[in-house]
Amino acid sequence: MDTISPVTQLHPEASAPRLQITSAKTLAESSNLTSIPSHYAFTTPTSGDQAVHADHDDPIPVIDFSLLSSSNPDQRSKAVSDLAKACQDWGVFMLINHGVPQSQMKATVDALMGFFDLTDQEKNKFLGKHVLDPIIYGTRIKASIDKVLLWRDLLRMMVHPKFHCPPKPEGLSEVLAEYSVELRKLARELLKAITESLGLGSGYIDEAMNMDSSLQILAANLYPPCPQPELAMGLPSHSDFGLLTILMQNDIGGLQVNHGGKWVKVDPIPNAFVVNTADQLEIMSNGKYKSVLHRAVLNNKTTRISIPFSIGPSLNTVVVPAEQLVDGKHNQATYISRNYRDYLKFKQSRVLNKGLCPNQVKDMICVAYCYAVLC
Ligand SMILES: O=C(O)CCC(=O)C(=O)O
Ligand SMILES: [Fe+2]
Repeated sequence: MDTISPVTQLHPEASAPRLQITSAKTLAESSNLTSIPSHYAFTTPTSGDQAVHADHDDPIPVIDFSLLSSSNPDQRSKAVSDLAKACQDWGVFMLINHGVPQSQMKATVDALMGFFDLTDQEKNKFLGKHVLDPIIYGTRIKASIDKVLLWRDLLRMMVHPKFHCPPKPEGLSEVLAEYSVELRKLARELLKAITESLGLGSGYIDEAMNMDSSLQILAANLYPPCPQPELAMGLPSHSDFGLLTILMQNDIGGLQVNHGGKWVKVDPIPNAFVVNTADQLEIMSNGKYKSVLHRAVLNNKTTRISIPFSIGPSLNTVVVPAEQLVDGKHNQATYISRNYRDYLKFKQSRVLNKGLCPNQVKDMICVAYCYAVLC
């Protein structure tokens, strides 16, 4: 059954029939919905690709942020080496004792929920198409290229170097501005520890990535209950484009990461962030820290919200492998450099499920990583 409503025109450039499609939230709230509209169905059901819980002897790493600034040198150096191991073995970790107040986390979730509660007409003022649009609302940025729609609503804002935010609902902008400042501090401290864990000086990242004007993106993914969660997708397998992503979520699971070729469930830990390594860190570390593949699956009972904060270099930065990690013998530079702006545009142009292109040099990580979401 196709649910058609006179709200949004998607697929404007594609040859597929033009559909007028409303938000996933409105769709989920429409009465008598027992199956998903056909254009939400993925050809490969996610059920064929079951995820597992992490093994007891190889759990998802937990990093205690407070230990990274410990005055005890042994404690600190152990925390940095745990961080190195987490980035190298998993590309994802849970971050606890991070110092962001619980009340601020809750206020941010509530304010963003408030945005999704606005009318479709109000939200559709921010329908965006281009990856560099400062505010984007929709199901995905590449809706005009991809034929399958995602069962999620997305709000994405550039919050640094310039802060952008929809004016409604009232209070949203203040809450998000404060949250962005707090997360910027946290992300920069983490990045310093990460560069140190690579054997680079803690100031390396600030200089090499021009972090004073770093591009920061704050997004919110709303995944309403889906009547056929095994057929639709929240967010398919992808890697993130920046250096690091720090994700907050409500207590509903759905995130999965690819580890050792398996999909592993990332069960939420109350008040913890999920941090994952992203493409620019893979390039900078010359492949030592891989940009982890991850995806978000759906459920048929409860709305899930996830709020990723992405920190990257400044748009004009040409990201290259750090010289110290390239020796010309065993560790040759395996990434071709491009500035971050061009990287983002290139990544946006990739089409869903294009698949691996083994003959291509690692020109851009996303060529190998089959599918780019750009949040
Ligand atoms: O919803 C999630 O847990 C994942 C979100 C995500 O990967 C993204 O927005 O890039
Ligand atoms: Fe992601």
